[in-house]
Amino acid sequence: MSRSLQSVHPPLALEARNVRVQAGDREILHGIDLDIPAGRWTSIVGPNGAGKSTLLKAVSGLLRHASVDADVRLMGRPLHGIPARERARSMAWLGQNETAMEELLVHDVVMLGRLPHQAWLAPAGPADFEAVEQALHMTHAWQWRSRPLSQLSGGERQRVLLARALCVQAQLLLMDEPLANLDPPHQTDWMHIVRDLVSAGNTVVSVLHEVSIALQADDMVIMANGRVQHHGACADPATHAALEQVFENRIRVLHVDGVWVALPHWRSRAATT
Ligand SMILES: Nc1ncnc2c1ncn2[C@@H]1O[C@H](COP(=O)(O)OP(=O)(O)OP(=O)(O)O)[C@@H](O)[C@H]1O
Repeated sequence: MSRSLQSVHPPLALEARNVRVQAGDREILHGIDLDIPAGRWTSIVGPNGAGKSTLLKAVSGLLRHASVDADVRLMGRPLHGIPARERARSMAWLGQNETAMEELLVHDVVMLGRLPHQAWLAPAGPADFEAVEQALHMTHAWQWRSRPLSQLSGGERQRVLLARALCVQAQLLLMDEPLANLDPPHQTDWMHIVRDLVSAGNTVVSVLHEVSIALQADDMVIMANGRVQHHGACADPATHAALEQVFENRIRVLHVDGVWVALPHWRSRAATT
């Protein structure tokens, strides 16, 4: 492919065609096409129940308890043809409400992110310990390394799970509500981490409820009712219009202090009552 064509069509980290998800007799996703460009941060937003988490799980092959019909390619290769360990090294996942690791120590939880790098039953090596330490420092969680996960607060725990995803050192990171329970300084830290990852050539996809933070991404996917309503650059006025519309004009996208933010549009209702 020529250089000019490559710049028009950047390589895709993830391509999904006709993603349909059915749970019982209900179709949750109605044939979604999604192209995620490599080396960029894409945020996925939309109202509760729009299908954001389902889409992220469906394209990563992690969806259980539902039937998935999708043609997904990871870095140009059919997802189902990639061996499980290689897939786990290429694609890191940070999900919601993981409860299976409560009694593990923080260091051991983060070390789980290194499993795809280790030979079967082989002990962790120096590179694994180094990756764990680096990830725990990046999320400011190193001081809890000897505590069980169950003893941490919601935000502390989230930073440990982020460290686990980071220490996979995958090209593609998929994160479902990564800011859950994080206070504003650690939300900012998370954005810095994402920007550093993207600058290093990685791809980040994050489902976010914090619309102002989602607007700091490169691209935004806006979902409603099991469909993608809009996919565009975060700085594009068409994206802002679609965002306001999907949230029933109850938010306004404004340019404040050099960045785009979304604020609740509550005065209009107060004015009519
Ligand atoms: N296993 C399931 N069985 C039946 N319905 C399901 C199942 N999983 C999800 N749903 C439904 O599918 C819809 C999409 O759910 P999903 O969790 O993907 O939404 P979301 O956009 O991530 O929502 P939120 O913003 O509230 O986290 C919801 O209406 C949900 O109730």
